[in-house]
Amino acid sequence: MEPAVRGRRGSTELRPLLSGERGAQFGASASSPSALAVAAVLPAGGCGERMGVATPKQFCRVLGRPLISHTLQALERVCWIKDIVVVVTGENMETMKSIIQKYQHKGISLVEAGATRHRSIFNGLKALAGDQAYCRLSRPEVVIIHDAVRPFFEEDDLLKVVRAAREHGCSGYDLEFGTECLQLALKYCHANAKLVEGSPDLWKVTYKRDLYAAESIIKERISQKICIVMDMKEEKEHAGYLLETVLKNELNHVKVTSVVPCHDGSNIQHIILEQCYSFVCMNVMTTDFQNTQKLLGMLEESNLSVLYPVVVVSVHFLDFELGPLSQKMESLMWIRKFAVEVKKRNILLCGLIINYSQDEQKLQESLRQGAVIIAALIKERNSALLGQLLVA
Ligand SMILES: Nc1ccn([C@@H]2O[C@H](COP(=O)(O)OP(=O)(O)OP(=O)(O)O)[C@@H](O)[C@H]2O)c(=O)n1
Ligand SMILES: O=P(O)(O)OC[C@@H](O)[C@@H](O)[C@@H](O)CO
Repeated sequence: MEPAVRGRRGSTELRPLLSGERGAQFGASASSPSALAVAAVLPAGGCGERMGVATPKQFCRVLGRPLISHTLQALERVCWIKDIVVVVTGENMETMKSIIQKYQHKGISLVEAGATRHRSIFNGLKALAGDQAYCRLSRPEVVIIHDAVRPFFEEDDLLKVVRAAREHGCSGYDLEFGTECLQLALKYCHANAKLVEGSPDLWKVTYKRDLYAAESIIKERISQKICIVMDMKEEKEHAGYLLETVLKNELNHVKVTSVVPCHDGSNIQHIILEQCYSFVCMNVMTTDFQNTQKLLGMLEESNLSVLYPVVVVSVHFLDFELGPLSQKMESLMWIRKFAVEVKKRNILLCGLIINYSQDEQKLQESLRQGAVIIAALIKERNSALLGQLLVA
């Protein structure tokens, strides 16, 4: 086993393996396994033969980010896991270090993989055994082994496993339906075991189709909230509120909220902190991007788009009967330039023109079309559409 690398909690700095600081205090949250020292080992040293692509599946991109980073993100939410050991091949050690740095994962130790999954896990366990001269990870009481290619799980799944590890003995049923991992532990570790029913979300990425499924699940999860940033010049009952109503009808399972930015933008920052990844920016009877640019500035300052692409739709309400649209296109085309700039920060900017007609029927139809377009842009997060001006 190679000397591992560990990132301190609260810093992205990588340094030789040193003592753990992740989730230092147990028993702090009501749901934590009280007073138990828990660590996790993530085997990530496979080559993903069944996936049939050159990149090992744990490094394949899901919504622009390596799969293993999604798994780490899910694991990091569990504050009572003290140490996380990721097991990777020597060849992929640098790739893994750069993933940790880029996506700001904290408290991760890296250990070199073995030729089989079991050997990789064994290497991870040795790093946690507390008897290696160079290793100062403290010895945990319970170790969770979690495949790096299972990005979907809840804290509750892990809690059940940890509690079972502490409380239960072994049964015939467990042996019958256990995995080979379990059998190995029983054979060599003189430990008792319990099979815990997992949720269907615990599936493993094995084939290429699983990557598409994982991406769809994540897209759906991050599209559950939409924030409409109102045009401050706008009066009540105007376009923004009409669009909000239509969007709510169109996306009845999605939480649509609207906000008029306050002078210091703190209310928008609050929404950003709540991890809303979809914004609709209102611009009534104007082709300038002042409001949209303010929002983009705030998004760029935040770290929101590090983990997921953020969609911003700049909506321009224009009365098509007040002069031809072609005259307004020149200033609207600036969206292309802005979109290219913010793409570097993983923000997908698109434009949408809605016919702000005096004719109630035409207006309603345009609003409905607009809502359908917004819903599709948010759901798909397709970077091919960035900088496009769509007309409802
Ligand atoms: N020598 C190995 C082999 C596998 N694994 C890890 O064990 C997990 C589950 O194994 P599996 O799905 O079989 O992964 P691969 O071995 O990569 O896939 P394949 O069998 O298709 O080659 C994966 O996170 C994989 O990276 C590991 O750490 N070390
Ligand atoms: O090779 P398969 O894809 O069937 O299974 C891999 C499993 O060994 C692995 O995922 C463990 O979680 C099971 O204990």
